Amino acid sequence: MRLITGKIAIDGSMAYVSQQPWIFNATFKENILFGLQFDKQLYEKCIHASCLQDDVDILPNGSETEIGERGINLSGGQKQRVSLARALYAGNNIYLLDDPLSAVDTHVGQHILKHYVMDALHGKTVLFVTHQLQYLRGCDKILVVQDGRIHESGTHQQLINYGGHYANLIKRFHSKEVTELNNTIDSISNINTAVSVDAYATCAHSDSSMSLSNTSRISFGIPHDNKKEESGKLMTKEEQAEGGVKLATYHAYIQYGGGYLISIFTIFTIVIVTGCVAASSWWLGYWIAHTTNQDTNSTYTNETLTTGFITENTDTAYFGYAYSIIIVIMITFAIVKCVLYVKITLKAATRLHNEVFKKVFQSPMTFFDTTPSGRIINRFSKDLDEVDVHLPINMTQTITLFCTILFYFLSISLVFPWYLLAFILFSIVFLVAFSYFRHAMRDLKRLDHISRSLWLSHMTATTQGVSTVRAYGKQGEFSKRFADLVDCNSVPFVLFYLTNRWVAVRLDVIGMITSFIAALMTVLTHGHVPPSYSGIALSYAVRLTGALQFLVRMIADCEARFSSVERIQYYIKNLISEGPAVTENRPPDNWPHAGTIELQELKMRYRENLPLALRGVSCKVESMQKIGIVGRTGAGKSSLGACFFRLRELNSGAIYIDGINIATLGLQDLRSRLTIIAQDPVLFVGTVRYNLDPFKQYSDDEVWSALEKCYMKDTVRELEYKLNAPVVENGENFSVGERQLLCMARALLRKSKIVMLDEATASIDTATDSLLQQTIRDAFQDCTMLIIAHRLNTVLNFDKIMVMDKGKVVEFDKPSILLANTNSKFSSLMSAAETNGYID
Ligand SMILES: Nc1ncnc2c1ncn2[C@@H]1O[C@H](COP(=O)(O)OP(=O)(O)OP(=O)(O)O)[C@@H](O)[C@H]1O
Repeated sequence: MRLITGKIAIDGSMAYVSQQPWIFNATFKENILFGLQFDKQLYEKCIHASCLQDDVDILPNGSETEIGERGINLSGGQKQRVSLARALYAGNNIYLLDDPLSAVDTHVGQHILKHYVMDALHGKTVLFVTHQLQYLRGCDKILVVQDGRIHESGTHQQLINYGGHYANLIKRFHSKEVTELNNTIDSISNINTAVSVDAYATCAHSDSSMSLSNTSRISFGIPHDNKKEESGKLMTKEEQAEGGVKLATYHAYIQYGGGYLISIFTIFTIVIVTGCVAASSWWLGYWIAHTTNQDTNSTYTNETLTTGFITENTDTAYFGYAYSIIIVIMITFAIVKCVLYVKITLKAATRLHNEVFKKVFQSPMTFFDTTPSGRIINRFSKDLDEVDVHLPINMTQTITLFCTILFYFLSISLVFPWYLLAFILFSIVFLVAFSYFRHAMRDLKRLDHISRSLWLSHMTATTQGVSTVRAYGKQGEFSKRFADLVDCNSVPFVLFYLTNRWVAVRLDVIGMITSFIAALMTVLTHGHVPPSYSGIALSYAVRLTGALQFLVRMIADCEARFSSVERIQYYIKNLISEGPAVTENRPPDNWPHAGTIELQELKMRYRENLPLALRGVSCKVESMQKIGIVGRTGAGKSSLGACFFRLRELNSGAIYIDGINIATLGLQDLRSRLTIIAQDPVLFVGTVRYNLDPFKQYSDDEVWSALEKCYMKDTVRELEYKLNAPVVENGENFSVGERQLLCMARALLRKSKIVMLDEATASIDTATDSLLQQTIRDAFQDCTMLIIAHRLNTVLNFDKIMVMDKGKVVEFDKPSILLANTNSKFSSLMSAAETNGYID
């Protein structure tokens, strides 16, 4: 950011942990080293301080595991901690940590605070931005920022004594916590006498229907049942076809263009047009020859020939009409050709685009995990550009040139029949040359496509993480890598054109020989062939020189460009789609009417050979219950959400919603009836309104009301274009918290019976969060809600708490019952929160 006024003085090097962690496609270790030399001791220290050891242990290849773009195969908390470890490894003096603990549970938060902030960063300057007030007490100085200004500053105690905004926040926060906790504890004492019976009953129930181990016992064993993903590689190798472009590719292109009939007819029109051009020249020659005959009545010797005027010819009208007819036919067919040609090539390109677009959009998440974005962008940019723009031009030139050359040869052969012999001979030479270099052209084009994906991926990743790259001063390294990748891509590109020139020179020589032969024949047949015919043959022969070499290059070029069709076709044919959008088993219109959920032994792994992320999750949720899902980061909470929407298909088990197994439904039916707010708030390029109501189903009043309930009304009202205010890519013109609020408003508008919030308020300040909790209770009163949360205070007064650990539900009960059991995992999470000062 550029300062408008003022100055910032920095004495020391900076390390930056952004609010939304930036992870790039490299190994886990490389993401932490960020270009620095590996130092085992330091690396281990960083892993420990960032509480990553457990996570490294379960990665398929430990630290060498490949992490996908945007950290796709890491949980939200893991990504944040990798970002923290990277900052620590950099060993700088000033640390800017932007809300780094919003996605981690209290245990991990406590660990990071103690080992990372207090120990590892001891003696360094740390700017710690947070909404979590519990972390502030240990800070040397607290700055309260409001409306872009520092409103208050001082130590925790000074600010409390001052009694300003900070003191209010702390007071409100704590009194709320205490009330919530007291309510919960009250309810514990109320049921005190019944606890053992109730808890026992719940456990017994759990044993039979939820397969929970024991509500108070936690099994931390690392799963042994799975092989590790081979060598931790994630990204698949980009496919590269070998040999000539298959006939099936041409066949598919013709089919996409409308079929053989129309394609053949279009080629026929091209033949007619080129034929007419040749015929018009011939007719002119014939006309001249006829005029000359009339005038001279002699042989075709130069000595006796006197040139007559065409206009003086007695048959002018006859020649003129015939000539006009040829021209009219030519123009008519040229128009038909243009219309048909544009139509079929456009149709082919459009259909190829639509098909590949549909296929990519219907691909399961696994495809996006293992395919770099650059590869997909490449398909939709360069490959489609080839098919849209270059291929049609190239093909029409090739076909036209082919016909022209054929007519040239015919014309020359009619004048000099011996030329036919030369034609056969040259055809052989051209064919040999063609077959020799077309392989190179085609394969170079394929290499060009593949190497382009690399720099496209690099560029996409760098733009996403540009703030991190700049903060660490890595611009030079990233620019160099970009230049290397572009160089790598330029090699096949340059070679492609050099090959073209190479062949052009050789074919030019052959072409010149043919011109020479035609010239020789003109001289040898002197006096036997009308000079006009000789002239035409000679001029054709000269033009043939350039045309022939151009044709051969064009054919090879055309084939090379067809490799783009081949690549698009590969996606169309080989990408596996998710389940169908709609199946025969359609749910009733009002489904889910009650919102009951039953999970039966859910097991899910992200990919073959990876450990199970869910290892037998079972539970029952009644209608309109509010369930808080908590657990260590990486426990499988978001994975559970992904299964609800069938973003990941289950390996075994079933999810029933209002008695319907969701695996039997179409994805459209399923996803349109549920609502999720994902961990990373997603906004699309467009307007605020478009992001809230993309299908224009709600009135402005309804949209404003949703915004009001989410405390975004004032923010949007202050924007110049209000609801029509632009939203840029990723919603970057809104803060992360505002993005979360907008997503919440979107969820409110949808009025689904089942709503899932995945740490949907993690980046929102405590004051707004507590107001939002009220909104959640009021606005979603009739809904069944599953709320993943790390701030335990937000789930304390829910109907039930589900504690997850290592892909299992280890506890599932009322908060009061879980808290009553001092050995429960939830109690331990609560006491960690209390120790952090979370709950006084
Ligand atoms: N796309 C993926 N491919 C492979 N493994 C994945 C993928 N997404 C998540 N995982 C792994 O699955 C496990 C569970 O991840 P999940 O995102 O469900 O955790 P979580 O409980 O939501 O954590 P957090 O609180 O940090 O968001 C983690 O070990 C994570 O590394």
